[in-house]
Amino acid sequence: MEARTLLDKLWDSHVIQQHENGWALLHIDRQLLHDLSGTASLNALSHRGLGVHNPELVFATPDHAVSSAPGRDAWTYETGGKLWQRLHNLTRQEHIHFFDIGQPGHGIVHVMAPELGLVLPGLTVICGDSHTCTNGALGALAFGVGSSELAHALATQTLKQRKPKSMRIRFEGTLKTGVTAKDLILYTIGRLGVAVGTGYAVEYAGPVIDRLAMEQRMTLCNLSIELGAKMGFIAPDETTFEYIKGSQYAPRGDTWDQACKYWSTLHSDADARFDREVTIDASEVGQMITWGISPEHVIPIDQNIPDIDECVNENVRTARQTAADYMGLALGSSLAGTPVDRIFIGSCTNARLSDLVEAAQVIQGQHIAEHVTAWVVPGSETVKREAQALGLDTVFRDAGFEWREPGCSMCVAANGEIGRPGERIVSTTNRNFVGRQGPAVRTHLASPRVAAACALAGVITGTRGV
Ligand SMILES: CC(C)[C@H](C(=O)O)[C@@H](O)C(=O)O
Ligand code: SF4
Repeated sequence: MEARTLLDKLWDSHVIQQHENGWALLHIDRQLLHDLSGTASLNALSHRGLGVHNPELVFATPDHAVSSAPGRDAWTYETGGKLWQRLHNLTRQEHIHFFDIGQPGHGIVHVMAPELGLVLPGLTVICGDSHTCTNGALGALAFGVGSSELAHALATQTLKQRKPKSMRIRFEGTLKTGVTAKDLILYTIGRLGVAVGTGYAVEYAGPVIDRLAMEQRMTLCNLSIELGAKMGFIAPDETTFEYIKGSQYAPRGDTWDQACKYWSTLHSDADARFDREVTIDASEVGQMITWGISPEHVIPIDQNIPDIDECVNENVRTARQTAADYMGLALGSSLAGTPVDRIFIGSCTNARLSDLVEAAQVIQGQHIAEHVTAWVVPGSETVKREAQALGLDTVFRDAGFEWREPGCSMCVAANGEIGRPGERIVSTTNRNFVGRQGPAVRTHLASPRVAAACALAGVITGTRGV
C-alpha cells in the first residue's frame, strides 16, 4: 500500500463521497458551539425549520462575550447576556449539552473541549472559529468553519471540503530553558510568514514535538491559523494518551484499549511524501515578542525591531512603517525597555494550567510595577479551580494581578473588556491586529513567562538567563 501522511489517514477515514478536484463530502464527528458563531448557526437552522441531526455530538459553551469580572453572571455584560440567553435556549430546544458559566466544563471552547475528552485522535472536529486548529494537537482533524458550513454540518453531520495540500514542519534540536511552544511558533511565523500555510494542512513533527507536553502542543497548533493553515496537527503518542485518559468523555475499559491501538496507527508513514517540508532548528529560538500588527512582526526580545533599510520590497517597507507608527515605535530601535501599561495572561493560546504555573513561577514573591494593570483570565472553569487548588490565585493576587473568571475576555474584546486608546499591552494571545484589544490599543504577543516578566518590570523584557 502506498505510504500515507497523517493528513491522508485522517481525511480518508472520513470521506463519504469523493467529488471533483479534491472536494469530498466528509463525516463530521464533533461540532462545538460558542456564543457568537454557535448561536448564529443554530439561529440559521431554526429559521430554515431544520433540526440538529445528532445532538449528542454537539457541545456548546459561552466564551467570547461573557464578562470575566470576579463574581460575574451571564448578564454582567448585557450584549453578551443576550447571546448567552439565545445559546442557552436554542441548545435546550435541540437537546445539545450546554456547559454553562460557573459549571465544571465551562471555558474557552478550545480549552474545555480537549480537557473534557470531547476531542480525540482521529476525529473530525469543527467549530465556527478559526482557532479550532488548536485541537489538532491531539491528532484530530480540527478546523474552523463559517456559520453556514456549521449549520450544514449540524443538520446533516457532513461537510463538503477540499482536501488541503500537506506540509510538514520538523523541529530539530532542543529548546533553550525558558523558551516555550509560544516562542517556537512565533519564531516559525516570523521566519515563514503568515501566508505560508494557505491551502495546506500542517503536521508538526520532530524530536522537539516528541518531547513537548500536551498543553504546549495545543499552544503550538493554536497558531496554525496565524501561519495561514486552517488545520495543524501532531501525531498522537503516549503523551496524548496520557492526557486523554480518564477525562470525562474519554473511552474506558476495552474501548480505551481498542482506541489506543487505532490511535497508534495515526502517524505519517516513514516514506510518506509531503507537498512541502520545512525544517527548523529549535535550538536557535529565543524568547520572542511581536513588535507590530501582524504575528509575523516578531523578534527575539533582545534584538532590535527590523530597520526599514533591511527590506527591498516596497510593500514590506510600507507595511513595516504602518505597523511601527500604529505601535508608537521606531523601526530599527530596541523594543526591550519600552514601558508597558497592561498585561493580559489568558486565551485559548496560553491560559491552561501549565501556562499559569509558568507565569506564577516568574512572579512568585514579587510585585508588578506600580503603573501596570495585570489580569489573569483562566481558560476554563477547571483550569481556574485547579489553579486555585495549587494556590496560584494567591500568588497572582499577592503580586498585584487581578484573578478573573474564564472566557476569551481581552483576547478579542467581544465582551466589552478593552484597553484604553494608546495603551501598550503584553498579551499571551494569538492576534495583534489593529484594534484587536480595543481602538488604538497596542498589542505585543508573547509567552506567559515573558508577560509575567514584563508585569514585574513594567517594561518589555524577557526572563533572566535567556
Ligand atoms: C469570534 C470568532 C469567530 C473568532 C475566530 O474565528 O477566531 C475569534 O475567536 C478570534 O479569535 O478572532
Ligand atoms: S480566546 Fe481569543 S483566539 Fe481563542 S477563541 Fe477566544 S477570541 Fe478566539
